[in-house]
Amino acid sequence: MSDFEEETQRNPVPESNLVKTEEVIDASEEEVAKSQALMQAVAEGKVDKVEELLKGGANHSARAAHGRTMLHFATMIGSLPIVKLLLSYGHPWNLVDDDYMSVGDYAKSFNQPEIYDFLLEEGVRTELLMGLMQRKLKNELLEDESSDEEGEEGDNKEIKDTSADKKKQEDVPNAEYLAQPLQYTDDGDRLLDADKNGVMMGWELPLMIRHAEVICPSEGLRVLNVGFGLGLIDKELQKRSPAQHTIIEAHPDVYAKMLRDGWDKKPGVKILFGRWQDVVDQLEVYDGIFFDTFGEFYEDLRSFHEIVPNHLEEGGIYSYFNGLGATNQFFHAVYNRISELELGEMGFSVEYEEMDIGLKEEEWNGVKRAYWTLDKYYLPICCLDGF
Ligand SMILES: C[S@@+](CC[C@H](N)C(=O)[O-])C[C@H]1O[C@@H](n2cnc3c(N)ncnc32)[C@H](O)[C@@H]1O
Repeated sequence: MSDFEEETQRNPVPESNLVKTEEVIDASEEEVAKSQALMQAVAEGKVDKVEELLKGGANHSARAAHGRTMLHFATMIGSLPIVKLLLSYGHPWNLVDDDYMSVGDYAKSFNQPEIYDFLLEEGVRTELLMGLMQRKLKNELLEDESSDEEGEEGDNKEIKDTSADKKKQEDVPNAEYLAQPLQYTDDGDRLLDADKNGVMMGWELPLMIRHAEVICPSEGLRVLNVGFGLGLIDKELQKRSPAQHTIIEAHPDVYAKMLRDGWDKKPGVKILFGRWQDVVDQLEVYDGIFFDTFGEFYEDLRSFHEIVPNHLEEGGIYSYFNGLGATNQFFHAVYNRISELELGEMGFSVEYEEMDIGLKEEEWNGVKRAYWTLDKYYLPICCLDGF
């Protein structure tokens, strides 16, 4: 896992993203010379020379000043043929320079729209493929495990149960977060974890107000919210007098706070304490659903998307906190497209409503690391096709 996507981000993107580590080239002098010649040819835009050197096995993983990769250079000089060549020889699409700028960011700032679009499609294609392969592998492992278990039926039940519990624990992406004490600041404006990472911050109120309006446009509806945090969206939902208001929350400290504040006695409220993954069988059908957890990955969000159609009323609206890759504009764009495509395959039509954020740096004072650095928020509005 790279430095960036520890669980400190609200919605970390998968491991393959935000790679910043310098490649260590254990190379001979000749190989280094070839690699330098390649860097030179890329920077000068000499397509034929680049192709010849790549064919000859020149290493494309060297970096120049500011941690720029060859793909950054190809993008800066605006050579789509070289961009394509580097990618076809296995250059990763998602490396960042020392300022965390991706090649997509370079394409934007050097005004190369054609390259930007190409890189975006490449990122989407690669990540979709990787997701597919990871899921296939996971399913194969699960199948192997269950056939092993069938073979051992009855043997050492106690040992088997303990290892199954351990396995379940390992599968929980935010297990460490769920086991640590949390802290609400005195002004009630922040929820921090034990390392002072922001779990939920008051500056998100305008976003939560809009999410509440979107999933609960009128009074008397049935709504589901996954992840209580500061309760910002739940307070907004309550103002809209829902007939039924179910809240799922997994952290014991957050649950305790909910009880202290009397959320279990509010009109229409039903609290399901536990991870959403473990309470799915208690879910009903809702007119509006919102999802916003912490320390889970895109794959977890995707798994939630798979169950939404079973619990969304015809004509109902689903939305989620859209913090995918939210510390880099380009990765965010790639993940917005991926979500849109995958939700589309699951039968949803998706629209992103653009909102200005205008976040000041001071908002992050006292917080270990900002989980949001972008100017715009793209609020997803998802409806089941045909309604
Ligand atoms: C970012 S906060 C939600 C903020 C909320 N939208 C608000 O308006 O204040 C995320 C919440 O999700 C909870 N959470 C994390 N993983 C969860 C899971 N798997 N199931 C349910 N809740 C989870 C966290 O404990 C935390 O309270």
